[in-house]
Amino acid sequence: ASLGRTISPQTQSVPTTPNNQSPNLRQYHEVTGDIVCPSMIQGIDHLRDPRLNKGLAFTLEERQVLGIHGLQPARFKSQEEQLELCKISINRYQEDLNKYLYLVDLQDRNERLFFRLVAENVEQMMPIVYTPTVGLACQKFGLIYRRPRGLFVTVNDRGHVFDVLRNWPEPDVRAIVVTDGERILGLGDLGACGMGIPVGKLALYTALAGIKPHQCLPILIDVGTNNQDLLEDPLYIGLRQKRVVGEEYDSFIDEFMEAVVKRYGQNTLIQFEDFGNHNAFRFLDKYRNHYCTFNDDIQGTAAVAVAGLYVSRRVTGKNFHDNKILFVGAGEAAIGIADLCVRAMQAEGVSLEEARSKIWMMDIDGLLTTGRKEGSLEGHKVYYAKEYPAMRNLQEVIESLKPSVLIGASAAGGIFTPEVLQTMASFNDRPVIFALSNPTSKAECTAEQAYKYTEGRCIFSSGSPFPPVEVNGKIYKPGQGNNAYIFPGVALGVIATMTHHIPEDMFLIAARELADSVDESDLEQGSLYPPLEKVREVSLQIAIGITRFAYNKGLASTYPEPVDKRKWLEDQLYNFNYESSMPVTWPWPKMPHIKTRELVPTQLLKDAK
Ligand SMILES: NC(=O)C1=CN([C@@H]2O[C@H](COP(=O)(O)OP(=O)(O)OC[C@H]3O[C@@H](n4cnc5c(N)ncnc54)[C@H](OP(=O)(O)O)[C@@H]3O)[C@@H](O)[C@H]2O)C=CC1
Ligand SMILES: CC(=O)C(=O)O
Ligand SMILES: [Mg+2]
Repeated sequence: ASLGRTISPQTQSVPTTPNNQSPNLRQYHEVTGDIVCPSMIQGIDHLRDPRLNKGLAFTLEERQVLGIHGLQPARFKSQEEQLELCKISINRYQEDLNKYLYLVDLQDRNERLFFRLVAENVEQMMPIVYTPTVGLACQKFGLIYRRPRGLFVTVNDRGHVFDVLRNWPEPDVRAIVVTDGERILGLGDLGACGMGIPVGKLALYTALAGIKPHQCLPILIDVGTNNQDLLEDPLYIGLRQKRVVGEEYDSFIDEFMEAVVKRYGQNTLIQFEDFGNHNAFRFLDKYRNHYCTFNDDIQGTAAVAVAGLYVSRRVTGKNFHDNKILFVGAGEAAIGIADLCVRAMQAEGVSLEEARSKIWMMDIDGLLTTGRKEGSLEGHKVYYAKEYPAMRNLQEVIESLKPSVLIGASAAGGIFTPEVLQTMASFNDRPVIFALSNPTSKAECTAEQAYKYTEGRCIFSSGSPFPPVEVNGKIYKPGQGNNAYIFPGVALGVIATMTHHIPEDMFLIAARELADSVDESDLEQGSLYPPLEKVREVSLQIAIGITRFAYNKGLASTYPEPVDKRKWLEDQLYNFNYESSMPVTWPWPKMPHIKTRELVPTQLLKDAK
């Protein structure tokens, strides 16, 4: 009976329902009442389970014991050979959406291979599983939807959200990324088609921070959509109704939060993603001290942008508070960044008022000024409104204010015109220009435009990736100012320490860790961020910083405090490499009620090799 109990937590949660077991194993289960070792899921079911499937990498012995000999061709492959094949396969597709579908299929077929492919080829794979292609996948979700990944909780489940969560087969979920699909990247309300975002974000939890896939749960809260095109689209897969709002919506989200805690515990991390602006800030304020939660668009984005600004100081020589920062956009991302910039300036010894005075903002109606009509400065916008003449035009604002830093988080694609960029370069030696909006079509400018119209002098980053650019014979490799540098590492630290709450300071710590990871060679190439190939190390470094903070502040609830925090975290990471599929004890202990399959004559097997 020790067989089942010696399995690792990693695989423990694989379904062991009688249907998944051969008759012999079912018998064994009935007799002993023990959990059946997942490697004992035999025959074709073993190949069909993406957690267990290794394709042609099963050894001869494994094929025999599992009863899959003959179900596959004779060839044996290493995981490395399989990775090469994956790369060849993906490169054969011309269209990004087809590459996305190939990766979805791979994840459904062979989980470890999928995650190793993404983890070891972040620069090539991240633009497919994440922005920009994930945006396209969400837009086409009704067309490409094949099999479920993640949980859809609809407003019709009111009163039964816990029961829906109980249908999720994994008992050990530690992290949820949830959206209601109202503001998917800069693409607006995509309703239930927004599911691609939690799925993509959680793929990065595993690929970039080694969080185990079975501990991750993507959730789409379907309260309808106000997107008329989707409501009329016969392919739409969500509730065909206008969004539920007000008290009904709020109490439904309350029920969801309570159900998560009831099902998975108080320290289940809940990452809010791509909610509409009017809900994002409210929920963050409402839940941040009562749940283990953060809003990635507000706080994760803030940390990545502030890290970029820390690094830019190494080029401009300016303190944080020596800058005049102009935001185009005054929403989740912009306000989140502004608030964290204020903290960073305060850390330099500047007062709150002075710090806020350095930050200027524009929304869709122009510059935020105190003279605006009542009610138009909702939320944190009011802190950044200035006594200044009203202005609507970006070019006019830049000429008047002469900012040293220009940050776009508006989803207004192309708003940084050549004239805007040239003007920034006319009074700054090294203008700092961030075009953070996603996906690529919504970027305020391209990397090529930024470098070209500032004669290569700008310090640039963008939310979605751009290829290297050549200006006057010099190659610039722009960094990607995306919260993907932040949320996986923060999540790893929070999950490992089982922290109950996530204080704002954790994002400042994450920003500093990220900034510290940038080398001079990155900067020389024009990048404010480390290359994506280093992002796994960065995530680990951020997690170490979060862990240290959690223990210092008494927030951690895993004891004893680990002395060597790096090793402690590393020991918990997902293993991308295949593990043995042989039973824990081999040869089998003498158990009369279990019959192993008859072994195929060795000669046949040798021939196969
Ligand atoms: N790089 C990254 O890691 C991240 C990037 N983003 C991107 O940032 C963008 C905005 O996201 P988010 O802040 O959450 O969205 P919000 O809807 O919260 O905010 C958008 C803001 O842009 C303003 N705006 C819209 N059009 C214009 C315009 N033409 N001129 C000036 N301001 C304008 C809006 O004005 P008003 O307030 O008047 O409506 C609003 O303040 C998206 O494209 C998103 O993908 C978001 C998170 C992370
Ligand atoms: C990156 C991200 O979170 C966004 O664009 O919404
Ligand atoms: Mg987002």
